[in-house]
Amino acid sequence: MENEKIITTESLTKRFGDFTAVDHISFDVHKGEIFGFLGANGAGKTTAMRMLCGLSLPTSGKASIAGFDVYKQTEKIKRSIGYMSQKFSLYEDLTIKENIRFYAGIYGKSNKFIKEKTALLLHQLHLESEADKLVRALPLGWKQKLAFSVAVFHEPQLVFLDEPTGGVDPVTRREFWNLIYEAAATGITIFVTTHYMDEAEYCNRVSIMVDGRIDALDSPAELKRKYEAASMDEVFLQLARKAARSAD
Ligand SMILES: Nc1ncnc2c1ncn2[C@@H]1O[C@H](COP(=O)(O)OP(=O)(O)OP(=O)(O)O)[C@@H](O)[C@H]1O
Repeated sequence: MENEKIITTESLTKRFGDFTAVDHISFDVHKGEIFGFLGANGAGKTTAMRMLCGLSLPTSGKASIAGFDVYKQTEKIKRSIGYMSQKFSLYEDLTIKENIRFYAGIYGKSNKFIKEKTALLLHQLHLESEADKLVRALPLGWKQKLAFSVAVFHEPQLVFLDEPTGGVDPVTRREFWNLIYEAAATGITIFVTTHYMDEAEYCNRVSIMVDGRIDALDSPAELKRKYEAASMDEVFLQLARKAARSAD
């Protein structure tokens, strides 16, 4: 169902002392959508995402992820999602195959499932001959692709990607996005933060956070029309210019 909601938030807020990092955000994400979550440094993206993943309790407001409540059902949320952070969580001292097995094991997948899916994944990533090499030997772009594949290995309904493509060239980023499209085509919802505006163009819808609030949310085409901008870069700059929070 195109309009089935997998994330809903209502006035979701997180304060640290008297500082409001996330300020009453309300939005929905639909099942199967590629949803871009943008904002300048310090806008509150990571804080918001940590609440949605069940890693941090909100101060106030409501949110439901895959039908589960972010206050009371955090363990169920964690089992329904995949997560890839900026410092992707692969073990450098384990081989590629060992990393896959380790993460799949956490989600309680059967040996048969793990074996068959590992073979498929290694084939898709063209990593068959590298399977027994340590992850540390892989170039950054390959680590990112592997980390993404591991994050969706257990076939979650939804995957959160926090700046998944930092530090690699545009061609490698484009290859990474092919993996995102493939996952989305199987019905997995993608929630992605990025600082790259070409990537914002690849999303179905994009929200832009400014100083803890969501200032804009629409498809890239509609945002460009509304802000009379030629690119998402221009839309972003128009909004980010208003930010009172400094980058660091
Ligand atoms: N545990 C914390 N205690 C106090 N302040 C915090 C804490 N975590 C985040 N903040 C503050 O909340 C604000 C939002 O931070 P957050 O990391 O969510 O932003 P972001 O949009 O993800 O930025 P970036 O793109 O740099 O990762 C920042 O001003 C940050 O300093």
